[in-house]
Amino acid sequence: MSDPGKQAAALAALEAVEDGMALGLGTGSTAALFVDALGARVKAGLRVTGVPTSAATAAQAEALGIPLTSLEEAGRLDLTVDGADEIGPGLALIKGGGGALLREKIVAASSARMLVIADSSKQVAALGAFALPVEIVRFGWRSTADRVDAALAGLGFSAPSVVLRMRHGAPFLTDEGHLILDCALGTIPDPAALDIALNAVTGVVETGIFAGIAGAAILGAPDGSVTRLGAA
Ligand SMILES: O=C(CO)[C@H](O)[C@H](O)COP(=O)(O)O
Repeated sequence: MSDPGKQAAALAALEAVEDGMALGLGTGSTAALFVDALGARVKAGLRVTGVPTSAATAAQAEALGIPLTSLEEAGRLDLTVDGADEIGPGLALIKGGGGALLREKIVAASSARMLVIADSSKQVAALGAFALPVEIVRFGWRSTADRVDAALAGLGFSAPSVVLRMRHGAPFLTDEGHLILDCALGTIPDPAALDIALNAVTGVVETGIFAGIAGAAILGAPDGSVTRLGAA
């Protein structure tokens, strides 16, 4: 059975969807619950188009009959609904636990609004307990990892742990064919500054910090109640 908090948040997010909208469709277990619910609404006559943030979401949405398009075709999206690994003060996020952070950030940045859906355990007083995913190019990845490590040390993170993400005994590859470094940092005092600093490291493609992107969040509790943050 699915997590009641995730389910409640996903269902509540449907209220933000209007007929005719172009939607960014997130990735992960909570976003998948939203896509399921959206599919049922589309079956009942709702007209929307979706831009998926991963191959997995594209396959799910296609199977449900949700019309899909590209970001190029859609232009500016009305709303993106996506999950998060952590939700901190000011709706700063860590994303990328599922490895889709690059497409997720591009889609969210192309949307008039990003609505985050999550179970209430994802809300934190400060980001950083979840290891920060950083997407890097494959070429020379070890040297990039060393530069990321040095940049983190230079920013005052004591003994950061920078680990190449693996899956089934091989490096995890994103939908864009990149690698991911999971950076265990403890606490991130200034997420926006860290995002800028890491994006300046040669070989880094994008970080999982979403600062100033999400406009609202819906958090679902285990009892099925929801709390709204921001302009939800
Ligand atoms: O960023 C993500 C994928 O890249 C997901 O939104 C994040 O990992 C949360 O996933 P879940 O809803 O399964 O907890």
